[in-house]
Amino acid sequence: MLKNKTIGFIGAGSMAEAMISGIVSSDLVPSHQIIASNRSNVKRLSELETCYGIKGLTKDQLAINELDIIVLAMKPKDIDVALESLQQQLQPHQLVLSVIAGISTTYIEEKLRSNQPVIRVMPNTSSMIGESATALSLGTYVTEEQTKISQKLLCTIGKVYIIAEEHMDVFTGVAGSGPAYFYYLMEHMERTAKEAGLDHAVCRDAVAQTILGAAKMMLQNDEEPASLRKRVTSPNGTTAAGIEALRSYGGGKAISEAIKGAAKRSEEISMQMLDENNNLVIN
Ligand SMILES: NC(=O)C1=CN([C@@H]2O[C@H](COP(=O)(O)OP(=O)(O)OC[C@H]3O[C@@H](n4cnc5c(N)ncnc54)[C@H](OP(=O)(O)O)[C@@H]3O)[C@@H](O)[C@H]2O)C=CC1
Ligand SMILES: O=C(O)[C@@H]1CCC=N1
Repeated sequence: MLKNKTIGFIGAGSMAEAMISGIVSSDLVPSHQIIASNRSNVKRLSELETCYGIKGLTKDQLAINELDIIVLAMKPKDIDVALESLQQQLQPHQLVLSVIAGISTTYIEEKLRSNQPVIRVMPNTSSMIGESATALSLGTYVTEEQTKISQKLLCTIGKVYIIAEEHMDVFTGVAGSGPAYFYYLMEHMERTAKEAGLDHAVCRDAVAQTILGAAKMMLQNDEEPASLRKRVTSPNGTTAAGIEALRSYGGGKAISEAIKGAAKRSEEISMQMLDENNNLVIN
């Protein structure tokens, strides 16, 4: 299904690299059929070529007509320039996947103006090791076959969920941005243990292993997180003291506000994108 497909990333930054790493490791798409492109950073392209065995091309060298799947992986502010150039080159059968936060399928469809199949994708950087939680929202012109191809491709970077596009902002807040919250938590866990004298290598490993174990407990059981938490919490024990501190410092509220803040930003990106003349206004 994917063996003969050529996949072109327009944008060769962190997210493109994380996806390329996951896809290449899966062996589902031969690496020479993956192309990463950017505007001008040839050093970056040659790093990606060396590391993943893919092809790196600047946007002016990229032949859009040779691609089956086009992945839009630039910042929201750069999308209009990219779409303007794509609009003149795309063929109706070419599938466009956009990983750009806050940009709707409708926005992209309207800019392309040719019933182009477009899928909005929200992966996260754990794609690098095949552990992303990735959501897809299907645009108006996507066929069943194209949905299957996209699912298959994105399964190489982790788990895939098809969701209604109205839920994409909150999904972005939970899972697209989510790894950063856990890194922030881990930074604090590691620092606190180190300050108390625990060996750095032990801290680093134990913090990551503790989060991994908790995540696996949730994935491998139907048990609710609140119930799993209660099983750790002995009456008047150490965990009760820890949770009480988290509560008194507003830990739960902080987490929920982080998700809401990220989701709101995703919404703002979509709303600020256009002025009354349909021009880009975000910077
Ligand atoms: N980072 C993350 O965790 C996640 C990011 N995303 C989304 O992925 C997108 C990319 O993010 P990220 O990888 O972090 O960003 P980066 O800034 O790391 O990369 C952006 C890339 O886009 C390229 N670019 C910009 N305009 C064009 C153009 N017209 N044609 C070709 N290439 C172009 C840049 O090239 P050059 O260097 O030459 O300017 C650069 O390679 C964003 O929209 C973000 O919302 C989604 C999920 C998670
Ligand atoms: O911070 C961002 O805007 C991107 C989208 C989701 C994760 N990173």
